[in-house]
Amino acid sequence: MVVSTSSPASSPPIPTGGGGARCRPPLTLSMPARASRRSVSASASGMPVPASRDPISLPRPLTSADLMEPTGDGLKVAYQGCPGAYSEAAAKKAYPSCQTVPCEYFETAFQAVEACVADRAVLPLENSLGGSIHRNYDLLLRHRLHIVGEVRLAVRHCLLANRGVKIESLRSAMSHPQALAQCEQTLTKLGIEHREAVDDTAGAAKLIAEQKLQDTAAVASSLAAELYGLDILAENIQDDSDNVTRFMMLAREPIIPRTDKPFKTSIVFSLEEGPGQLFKALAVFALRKINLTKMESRPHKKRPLRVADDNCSVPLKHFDYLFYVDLEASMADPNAQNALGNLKEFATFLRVLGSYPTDVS
Ligand SMILES: O=C(O)C(=O)C[C@]1(C(=O)O)C=C[C@@H](O)C=C1
Repeated sequence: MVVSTSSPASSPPIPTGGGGARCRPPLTLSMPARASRRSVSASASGMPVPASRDPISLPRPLTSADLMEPTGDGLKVAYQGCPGAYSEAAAKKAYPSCQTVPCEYFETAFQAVEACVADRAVLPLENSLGGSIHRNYDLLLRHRLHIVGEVRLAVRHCLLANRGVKIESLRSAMSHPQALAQCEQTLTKLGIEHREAVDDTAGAAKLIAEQKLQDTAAVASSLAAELYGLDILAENIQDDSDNVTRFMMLAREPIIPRTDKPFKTSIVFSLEEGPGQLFKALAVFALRKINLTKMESRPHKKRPLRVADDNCSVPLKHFDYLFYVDLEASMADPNAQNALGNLKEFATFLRVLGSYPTDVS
């Protein structure tokens, strides 16, 4: 179901990312469970023909529970990494009874949802120590999925090595760059000098086990140690005990925003060059008492640079930036809609990436 997150009738709806990446529903002759109360028969064309529509067989009206983000029964959820990655743990926290789908790269997870190979993707956006995962901000714009939820995961890194390896014999630590950054001080204190960045933490554990490395340890989860048969030489090695990564849950269609629980709305916009433009943009929220919880600026890949000529007859050389902002507001709130309608009047580009429940856990 596509929901317009349009501002008041006075202006056209604000694009929500191209209406979502639709996919041809998989061909099937078995009707969805809810419709199975109607006995159907296949017509000559093979398409199901509804039986007589007696009251019992009519589909029951949708309830708000039907429109809630599902808990995950039978849901396929794509994540980047190998089994045992923190992204997998985040997917399980978001959709407890889902089937996780490991993907080689972040972009593969986006493509899996767009191609209907998976129903959702769960990808890291930022970490409390390492900051934003810029790759995923850029991918949000390049793809047309919608943020339908967020999940915050406490990340507890362990130092993993092959059976019998001692910390003293370690020369190198291998993991995802974010994980290495989160444990930099501890690794240095342990005398581990070298760092080897790989695509994910569990992938590092898997590689060390397969190659039976004796001088390299993985920074990964305790589950990865169990999955790949490694010893845990140290636990909670992150430099700050309060190490949280925020993941986003992505879907082909947006959810229906509500106001009966805390919601966030994530947007991305760009502005004309000039003094006060960003101040004006932030003012549309400040004047309506809408709190911003995050702001990230990224180079506008399509217009990365405007170059001035020697006599400076045009604006000086500078980069065009995209601004990603998280609002503490639901798109069901007219106040938030008015703010975005106001921003749309002078932003050169504006897209709502999603309006979704805040993870208050
Ligand atoms: O490599 C993993 O296990 C991941 O889930 C990736 C990732 C990340 O990209 O930040 C996720 C959580 C942690 O911050 C460390 C790594």
